[in-house]
Amino acid sequence: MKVILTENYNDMSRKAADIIKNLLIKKNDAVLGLATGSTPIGLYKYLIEMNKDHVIDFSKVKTVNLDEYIGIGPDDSQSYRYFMNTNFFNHINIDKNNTYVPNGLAKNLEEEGRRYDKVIADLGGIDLQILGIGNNGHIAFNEPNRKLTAGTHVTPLTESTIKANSRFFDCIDDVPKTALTMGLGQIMKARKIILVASGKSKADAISRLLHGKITTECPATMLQMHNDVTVIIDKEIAEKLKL
Ligand SMILES: O=P(O)(O)OC[C@H]1O[C@](O)(CO)[C@@H](O)[C@@H]1O
Repeated sequence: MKVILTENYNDMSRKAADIIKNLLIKKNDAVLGLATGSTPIGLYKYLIEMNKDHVIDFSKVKTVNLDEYIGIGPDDSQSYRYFMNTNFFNHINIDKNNTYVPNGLAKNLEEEGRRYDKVIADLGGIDLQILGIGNNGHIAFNEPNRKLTAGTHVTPLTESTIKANSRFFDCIDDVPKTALTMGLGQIMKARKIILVASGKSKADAISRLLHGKITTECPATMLQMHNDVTVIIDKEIAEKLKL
């Protein structure tokens, strides 16, 4: 696993954006796997700037998102589709028909998971997957568990994730309790993975990701088995881990 130490959140975001830029310059029709959460917002800002400056072009790019809450629709400001539109897609020259997010309102959610996996396969797989990480080591919404699921599936959220995500809602009771998420099998098939993390609260999860035993109880540790993962962290994490 390659680790890039950065000065701060902006530097982390810039370095991640540069890796994506270099891929898009080589392959302008790449399939990007995208993540929500607060961490990737900075890197999306850099990509928006690069697009405005005509350094990168999204007209042929396709994107697939990792996850979506169940029970809230695309126009709900708490949905991940809404997040992606407002933080990224509305500001770049991408065709929204080429952007995919699981449908959290699907009548048959298991079928939606299978449909989503087929969408990814039909696109030819993911060239580059961006990941954040949860404080408990979750990746997308693959929560610590005795078992993990490979494909896109329905998952209950842990108390710790509900609590962490409640900062985006009026109150904790409004946070959805379930989500549709790509599974670790699907994520591991991405040809390249960039994981971004900033702030002391992520240090333990990053320590386990880099040095811990591989266990479903810390889904991020699965990434140790992937041959092209770049972990980009800020100084706060590096100092806490004495890197
Ligand atoms: O970047 P944040 O907001 O700390 O979120 C971390 C993780 O939590 C999630 O948002 C899900 O809870 C993931 O998608 C993300 O990787």
